Amino acid sequence: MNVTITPSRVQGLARAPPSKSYTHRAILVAGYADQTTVRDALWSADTQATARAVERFGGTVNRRGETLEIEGFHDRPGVPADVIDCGNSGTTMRLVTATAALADGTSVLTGDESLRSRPQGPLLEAITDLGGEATSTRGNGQAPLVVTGPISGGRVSIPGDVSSQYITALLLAGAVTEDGLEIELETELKSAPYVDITLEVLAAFGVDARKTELGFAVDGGQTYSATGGEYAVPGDFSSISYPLAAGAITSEDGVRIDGAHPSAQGDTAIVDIVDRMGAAVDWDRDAGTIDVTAGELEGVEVSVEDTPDLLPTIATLGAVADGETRITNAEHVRYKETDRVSAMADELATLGVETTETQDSLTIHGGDSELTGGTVDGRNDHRVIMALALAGLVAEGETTVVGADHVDVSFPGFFEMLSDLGAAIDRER
Ligand SMILES: O=C(O)C1=C[C@@H](OP(=O)(O)O)[C@@H](O)[C@H](O)C1
Ligand SMILES: C=C(OP(=O)(O)O)C(=O)O
Repeated sequence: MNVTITPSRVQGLARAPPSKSYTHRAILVAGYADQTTVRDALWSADTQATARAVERFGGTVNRRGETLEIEGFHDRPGVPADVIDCGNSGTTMRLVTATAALADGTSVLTGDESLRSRPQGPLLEAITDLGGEATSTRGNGQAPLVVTGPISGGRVSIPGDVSSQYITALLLAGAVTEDGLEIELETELKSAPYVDITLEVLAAFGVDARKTELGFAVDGGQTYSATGGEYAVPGDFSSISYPLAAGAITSEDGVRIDGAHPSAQGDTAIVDIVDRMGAAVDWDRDAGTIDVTAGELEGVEVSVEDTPDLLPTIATLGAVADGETRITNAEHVRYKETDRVSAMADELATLGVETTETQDSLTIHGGDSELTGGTVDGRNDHRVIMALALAGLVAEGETTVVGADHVDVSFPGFFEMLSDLGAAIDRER
């Protein structure tokens, strides 16, 4: 699907979709538990991949709207009868690799072309160090992966600057090993708030895990069980960044986003970023609403060390803002569905925006007078697609985003939401 956007002013109410990160974790740990009702779950391409994996290990996931009824595989996952297809989802592949290491047999994991190019090596090495067998079929640290368990826990060291998902994966699985896990970080941790999300979900399922001087630890032999057998997923601040940015760049009459309750998500930082750039923003944390109206945006400097998924949104905001927007500590943003630093630099260039790229930063030389419509490639990457669609709201003429279907990875209703807010969008199948 290609989507063509023409300059529009947005206004009205948008609802935050449920959090992808919380939903992945809730589905997988419900697999370790007996019976769980997960409310307000995100049902997107990525979270469905995690649900399929739970079923491959012997659990069942039944959906009624936004409610999932999950029957677990009872602590030990069974050996899958078929390959686990993780689709486009890095979270699924990392979290499920560690689950596979608990099974008494061999699991095979694969994914789409993008996922098969992302780094898995450090997690494979960690599982091997713990006594399992974990290999990449091509010997390049990338999927397809072959994982044989069971591991019983122990001590392991792992880099923290490639993906925090390795740590999350080990913590979730470590709780049901015999001996538990002590994880030592070899380098400083990037994307750290995602491990905080993990600790929050573990606690909600009655599992204790902790930060240590050297990294993280979780005791073995624990049982996952949500209070009252129920767990509710909060709204997704990475997804909220899009209606928030749309309001900040175009809305005279204001956009209200609801479902924006505080949680451990680092991406809540987007509220402050938009505020610092000069939009009028008001976040009522008790009500879970954010109100935003456009202002004269000015460039800012932002580190995305903790918040890699915000880079595409900030890049578009920077393209519209006057002056320079410098996005720093961004190297790990190159290991996502695509290299998002280069993708945003190249695609914004097509819209007439000048950028400067280094290995770990992206500087956008902005000003909305610079933005002219054109045909841009969404790179089969949901966040690049959504960020480029925002640029289309202000670029002169028409902006066509090629391959826009991939929004279904995290935000299946994205274009309906923009259109409901008044954006002029034409979808060609
Ligand atoms: O654990 C998670 O839910 C995620 C962690 C982050 O990845 P990295 O830890 O690989 O940076 C983030 O980019 C991804 O979208 C979701
Ligand atoms: C990088 C992302 O997800 P994942 O790592 O799960 O593919 C994302 O949602 O932006």
